[in-house]
Amino acid sequence: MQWTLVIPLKALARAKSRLSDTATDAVRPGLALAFAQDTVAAALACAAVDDVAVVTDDALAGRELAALGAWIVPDEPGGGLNAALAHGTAAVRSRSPECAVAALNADLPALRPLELARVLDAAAEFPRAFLSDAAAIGTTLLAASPGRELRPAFGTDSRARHRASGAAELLLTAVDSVRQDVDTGDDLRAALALGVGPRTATLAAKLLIPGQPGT
Ligand SMILES: Nc1nc2c(ncn2[C@@H]2O[C@H](COP(=O)(O)OP(=O)(O)OP(=O)(O)O)[C@@H](O)[C@H]2O)c(=O)[nH]1
Ligand SMILES: C=C(OP(=O)(O)O)C(=O)O
Repeated sequence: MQWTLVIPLKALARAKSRLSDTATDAVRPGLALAFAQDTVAAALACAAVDDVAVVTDDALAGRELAALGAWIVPDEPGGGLNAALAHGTAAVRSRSPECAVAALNADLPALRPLELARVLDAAAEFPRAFLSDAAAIGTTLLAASPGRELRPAFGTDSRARHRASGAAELLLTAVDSVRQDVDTGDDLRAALALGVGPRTATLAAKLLIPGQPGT
């Protein structure tokens, strides 16, 4: 099965607020963009992915991610993450009604295309399925097969909500790169240890973040 991914991205100036102890206000927007660029580039390189739609109102991020090959959907509802995902899913299905869709966070800078393909292949066995984040509290990916509604319930404790909604939890090993979202300084160090994409690596090296090879 081939998938269309819907990736939500907050305005960069407001993004990654929980990284404020690790990265200053001046640096955080660029870091959030680097995470999104590495996430989108890895998603587009995944053999199971046909298309990537990014739901964002951020003009700079929109330009940079379109240059990588993503389709930019304006965040017209402006009603937060789940409204953005519902809107993005409706937009991709108005273009391609029978497509399989999966929501993926934009803060997965260590994402590896082969691991993403394993997760999507496993998700194809279920009407709806999800992958919990590295902390085992949230969600990094929620998938809906053709003809199924996504019904996103991201946010604090979303693992429990997605489970309660009837989505199958994907219990796979060796897919750490798909689970390692970056909300805190510790998350960033964990992602750097897994190995991040080139934009995040360059920025992290400049910031001399401990844990980066060579620092
Ligand atoms: N389009 C859109 N994306 C959002 C919105 N809120 C969050 N996101 C995205 O959803 C994913 C998870 O977001 P959060 O963890 O809530 O926010 P964050 O900016 O990553 O981090 P914090 O500010 O620390 O909460 C990230 O890819 C965000 O960019 C929104 O209102 N609109
Ligand atoms: C929005 C979510 O992610 P985060 O951990 O980034 O808040 C979530 O897990 O549903």
